[in-house]
Amino acid sequence: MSQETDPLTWARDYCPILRSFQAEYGDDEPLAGHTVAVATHLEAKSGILIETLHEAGADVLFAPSEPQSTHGDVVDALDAIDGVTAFAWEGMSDEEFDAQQHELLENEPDFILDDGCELISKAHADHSDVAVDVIGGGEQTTAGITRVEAMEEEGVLQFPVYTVNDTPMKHFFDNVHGTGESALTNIAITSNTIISGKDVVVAGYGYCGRGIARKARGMGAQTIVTEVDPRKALEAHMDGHRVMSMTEAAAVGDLFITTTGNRDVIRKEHFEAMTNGVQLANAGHFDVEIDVDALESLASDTSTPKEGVTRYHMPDGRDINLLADGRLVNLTGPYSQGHPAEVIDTTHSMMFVAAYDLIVENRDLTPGAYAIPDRLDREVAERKLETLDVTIDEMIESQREYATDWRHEGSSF
Ligand SMILES: NC(=O)c1ccc[n+]([C@@H]2O[C@H](COP(=O)([O-])OP(=O)(O)OC[C@H]3O[C@@H](n4cnc5c(N)ncnc54)[C@H](O)[C@@H]3O)[C@@H](O)[C@H]2O)c1
Repeated sequence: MSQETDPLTWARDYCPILRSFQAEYGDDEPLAGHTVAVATHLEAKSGILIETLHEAGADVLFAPSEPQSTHGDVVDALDAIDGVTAFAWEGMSDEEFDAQQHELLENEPDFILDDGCELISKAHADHSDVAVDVIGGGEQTTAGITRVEAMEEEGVLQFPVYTVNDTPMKHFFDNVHGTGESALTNIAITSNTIISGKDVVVAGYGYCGRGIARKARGMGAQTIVTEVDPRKALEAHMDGHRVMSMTEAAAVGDLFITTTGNRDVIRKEHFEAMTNGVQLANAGHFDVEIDVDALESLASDTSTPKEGVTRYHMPDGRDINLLADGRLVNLTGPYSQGHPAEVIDTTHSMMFVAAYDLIVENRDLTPGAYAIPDRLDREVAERKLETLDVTIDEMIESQREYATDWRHEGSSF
């Protein structure tokens, strides 16, 4: 006889860092009396973060950060927990997504963990009475941090926000390895075609693009990188990728993957230059990196040759295939499950320590965007190594002295 399975079981097994926080804080409940809002992609791994905040004593209100990536069984399992409330369901429209984020904010959270800065910006723009009492926040994406910093620059940010994306423990693992592996895996599964041997064009050579390009090459692709930053372009060149403008790449690529955080990276003039049968996927920001409106206006017709693939038929006979409607291919495609659990365990642990630190340890921070303190980044790294049973060296006394003593032997001071 088979037991009924909790939809969080598998993810829980692969999130040992979060489980270590649950074990440590489950009895003392240091977040008791606080209401933490979480906006994120609502699938099983996010459930473990929500569960951990709740185990540590917080009431949790949660909403999606992307309307299309919600898993209904996970939402139902979390919503059934006393003290955890869902503002989400599977298959929400963009309008319902917006309305539910507003409804969540009307329930007056005093901490916000965000993914894309939607909730933090709505709190400021439309719920200033709530924002004024918020203790702090954490933001986990590159694009979201840009928005938080813009709010800080304009002098409107009402509370301190830890910029979780900018920690080594986030961008070296989540962006490079998590996005790298999950984007390619989901493209391969959605299209059921091979990556090896293809001309793969990666737009943007930041953390995500670097991971995708390196892993695509490891799978046997011929990689091409497009960039707007000359240093990143040079880095891609030195790493052995071909670097060219999108105008040139459009004519030679088989598979295009955008990871820039910017809009209209692949647009009308590029679609016009593409060869028959190309595939386009976005692993960067929302659904704006590929100009889908322009693609639609160029096409004489569309069809759906496979679930998750929209085929745009051009009047000149070429077909252009768009995966996952140009939304995040690793999170919103029909087969997508987001990042591997072990990688999200690290990212969500950084979100958890951001909340714990601002609520419990560091209440005097003034409004602003702050890097996560190095001590917290190290703590999560140490816990991760412990779960892997990996030991590392510690500096001995003479090394510590040597590293900090600027009057080295022979110095005349
Ligand atoms: N799919 C996911 O699961 C996932 C995970 C993490 C981050 N992201 C998103 O991916 C995007 C990139 O994140 P990152 O950490 O790599 O950021 P990053 O800032 O490190 O890299 C972005 C790169 O894109 C380049 N760029 C900007 N405009 C460009 C253009 N028009 N053409 C070519 N290159 C351009 C920038 O110069 C930069 O090097 C962000 O929107 C982030 O929110 C997605």
